[in-house]
Amino acid sequence: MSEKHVVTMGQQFGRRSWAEPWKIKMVEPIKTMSAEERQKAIEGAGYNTFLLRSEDVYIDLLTDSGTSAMSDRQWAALMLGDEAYAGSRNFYDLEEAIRSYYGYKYVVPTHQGRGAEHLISQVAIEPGQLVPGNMYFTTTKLHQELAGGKFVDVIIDEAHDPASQHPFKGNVDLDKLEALIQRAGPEKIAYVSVAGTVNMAGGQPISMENIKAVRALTDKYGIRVYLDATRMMENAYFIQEREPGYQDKSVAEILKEFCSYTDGAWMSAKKDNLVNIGGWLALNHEDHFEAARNLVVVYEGLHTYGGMAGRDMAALAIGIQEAVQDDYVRARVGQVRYLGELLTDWGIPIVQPIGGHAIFLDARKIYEHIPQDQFPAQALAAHIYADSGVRGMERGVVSAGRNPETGEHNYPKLELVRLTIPRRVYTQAHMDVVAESVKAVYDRRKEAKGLKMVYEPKYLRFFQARFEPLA
Ligand SMILES: Cc1ncc(COP(=O)(O)O)c(C=O)c1O
Ligand SMILES: N[C@@H](Cc1ccc(O)cc1)C(=O)O
Repeated sequence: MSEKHVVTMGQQFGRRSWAEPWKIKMVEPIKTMSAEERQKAIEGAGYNTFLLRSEDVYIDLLTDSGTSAMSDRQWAALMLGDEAYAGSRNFYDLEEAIRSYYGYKYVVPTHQGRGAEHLISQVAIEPGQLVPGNMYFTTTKLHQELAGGKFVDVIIDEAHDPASQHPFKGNVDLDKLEALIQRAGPEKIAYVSVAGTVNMAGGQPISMENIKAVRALTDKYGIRVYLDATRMMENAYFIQEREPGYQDKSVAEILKEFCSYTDGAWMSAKKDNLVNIGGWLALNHEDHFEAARNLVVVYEGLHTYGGMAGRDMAALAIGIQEAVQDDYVRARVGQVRYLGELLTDWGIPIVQPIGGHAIFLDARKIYEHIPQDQFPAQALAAHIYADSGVRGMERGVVSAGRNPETGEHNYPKLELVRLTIPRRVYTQAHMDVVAESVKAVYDRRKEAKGLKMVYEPKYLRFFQARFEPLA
């Protein structure tokens, strides 16, 4: 195994482990609660982990979004915020960091990823157009729909199969994409929406070969490709690890090459860029840039802050540089893999291969006796919280929402619970505690019951829906 590869638990002899390339300078105490207190808390939250108070959570694996630990350099940079309304120095540093690491020409700052999704959808989608993509993401798809577009899934079939070991389950199926372009006509396609890694598929990467082919195909029809770069550094690490020809390239080189095959990107900087808040849109074409730079002043703030304070942009510019370091990404993906390998060794079904930001428990398999309209993943997330105070999130039928035309639930093939690892926050011992709790719940799986939904909001229902246990 090359040095670049993560050394796994299995190698007992002559093993050379990696460790996190940082040490801990400040800590935040967390508390444990009794089983009765946890049961009360999850009932009070309507069996929805989004509705728990964070002080009632022991190990918080709800999301890797905005939950990273910043470095001492980032904290120091907060003191150097230039809080000018217009032309903040920190914006120009941020613009420079995005240009040099991602390679795009123009930058529009936003308060977080959704702000950027809103702008790109409004400027690049005409009502009635289609937006093909490698699996939906909740907020991305909603913004595409609110702009009058229709998302069409063109990811490879393997992505919908939790057991498939395909190394690049985020790949676009080129046949599906070309058939759609020919059926609808190129002018009906707003752009191709590509995400690296693919969150809803389990944090699965897309290969360099695939993005090159997407570029070649879309060039043939004059269609643009926009990237959801939220976890693109983790995607670059998987390319380095798995794709022939990239073993000796740095994550930074791979990131830049990948982005060069796209026309622009939107970013939730709260993930890969190691900050607690922030986002951006970066574009290569002047027409969409000008339109987005104009729209940002309506929804986010002036085009040199877009909803972020100067200090936020300062921390973000440094986060970009820190997150693209090979040893950082290896430790990040390695910690996720450590947890996933423990669960796999214990026979617990999870999405394979283990992705970049999270472990996805296969609730459909674990609770095979609970039908999908009784929300098995929602129930599993609640049961894990009740067992140990570990908070994960449903990624199944509740997240998939309803079909806007028929009003029926969308029934996704993947019915999952996501245990998402915040960056630079938890230790290996925390991962052991998580794995043991999942195992305890798994061992009691046959007794588990489903849920019924008793409150359902209109948009992104998974955030606020409430449930009650079925008798
Ligand atoms: C893949 C992906 N894209 C976009 C977003 C939207 O970003 P934000 O939460 O910063 O609005 C998220 C998270 O919400 C995400 O995981
Ligand atoms: N993007 C964040 C926050 C979020 C969670 C779920 C969503 O469906 C939307 C946003 C995440 O993946 O954790």
